[in-house]
Amino acid sequence: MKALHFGAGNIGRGFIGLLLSRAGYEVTFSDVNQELVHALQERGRYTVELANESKDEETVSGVTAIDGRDLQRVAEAVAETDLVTTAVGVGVLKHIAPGIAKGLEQRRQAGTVHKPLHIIACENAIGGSTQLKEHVYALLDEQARAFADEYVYFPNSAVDRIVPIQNHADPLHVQVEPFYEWVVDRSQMAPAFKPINGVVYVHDLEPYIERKLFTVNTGHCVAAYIGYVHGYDTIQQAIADEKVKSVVYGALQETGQVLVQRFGFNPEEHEQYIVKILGRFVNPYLTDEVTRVGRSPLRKLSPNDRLVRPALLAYAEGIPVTHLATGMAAACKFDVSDDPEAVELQSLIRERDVAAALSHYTGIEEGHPVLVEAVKQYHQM
Ligand SMILES: NC(=O)C1=CN([C@@H]2O[C@H](COP(=O)(O)OP(=O)(O)OC[C@H]3O[C@@H](n4cnc5c(N)ncnc54)[C@H](O)[C@@H]3O)[C@@H](O)[C@H]2O)C=CC1
Ligand SMILES: O=P(O)(O)OC[C@H]1O[C@](O)(CO)[C@@H](O)[C@@H]1O
Repeated sequence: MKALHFGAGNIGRGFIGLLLSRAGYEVTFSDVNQELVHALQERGRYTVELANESKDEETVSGVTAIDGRDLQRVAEAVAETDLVTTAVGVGVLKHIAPGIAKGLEQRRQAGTVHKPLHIIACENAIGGSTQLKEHVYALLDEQARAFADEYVYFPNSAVDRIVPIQNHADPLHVQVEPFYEWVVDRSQMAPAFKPINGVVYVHDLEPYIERKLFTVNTGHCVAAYIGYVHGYDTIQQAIADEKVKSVVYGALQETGQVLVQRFGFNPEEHEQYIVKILGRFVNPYLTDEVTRVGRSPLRKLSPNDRLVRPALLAYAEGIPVTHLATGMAAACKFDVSDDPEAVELQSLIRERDVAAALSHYTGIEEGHPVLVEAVKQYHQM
């Protein structure tokens, strides 16, 4: 069985590639980073280290890579593979769509390879695979769409593993937290699909993706933004400060009430889930920079993402949103010059003002109480 994975970065090597290889797939990575591509081609293997006391290490072998800029080569790989996965960033999905679309057309023309193909986006987003499907379908003609409707599946998934920026002499070596969770929507897959070991299959992904995104990712980004405001470099340092921790915990109480109401989770079990997540954030064997965890603030402030969606859901239910609003306010203080989204945000705040900028990116009207609270918090920071 062959798997083509887009994105040989931290999650690609440290999580998805590792699990697919363990499950017996021959993994080919597609990436635009030539250093990674050449190293994978030359060595065909890399090491994954767990962030625990014994630094357990596992070698992933039998892997290779292709140049993601080479459209023809990418299309051939799509035509030949049994499974496609991605971990490139949700904003990059549109850039990998042309190679996938061309590969699907080759599969159609080959006529014989009418076996189902699953394409799973492993990104931090609601409906990541559906978003990729839309980008791909926009490039297909009617015949190719009919073919894809019959033979190609885009199940959505939720992925959870903290993999920080890597600083090793070996560009392929990757250090990861021990915990991982990969949940895939079984109802969007071919009935005959052979399960991948280590993947959890569910028939309704919504509670899983929302619980993950609105707990792990909400908590993490609030820690990053508040930590940044307080001048901390890492998440570990930030959460050691009770002032930061209490905002993070408060935000997770707000999202927790939403999640318990929406999905009927047991409140005590959800509280345990929150405590477990907070424990993962402060793993002493990891160094996770606030600039990584807060990266791409415009994506994180977008209407369907980890701050705005739970805040609006909470507000609609009469649940207080002070801490989530504080997180949004702190996101507006995230002034990181090598993060293009932070640069854009700061420039709009300067050009107009924080209320106008927040309203623009969150989609919340300026007079809305959630936005008013966020602006108030911003001015108090
Ligand atoms: N790092 C983490 O802890 C987690 C990340 N995620 C999600 O996983 C995704 C990837 O994140 P990371 O691995 O941290 O980022 P990363 O930056 O380490 O990896 C992304 C890789 O995609 C490659 N790439 C960019 N454009 C490409 C293209 N057109 N074709 C092929 N490859 C391309 C980059 O060169 C890079 O190697 C994101 O959606 C992120 O939200 C999800 C859970 C945890
Ligand atoms: O910031 P992004 O790209 O959404 O992804 C990183 C996030 O995902 C996580 O790995 C959680 O699974 C956190 O480390 C971090 O908050």
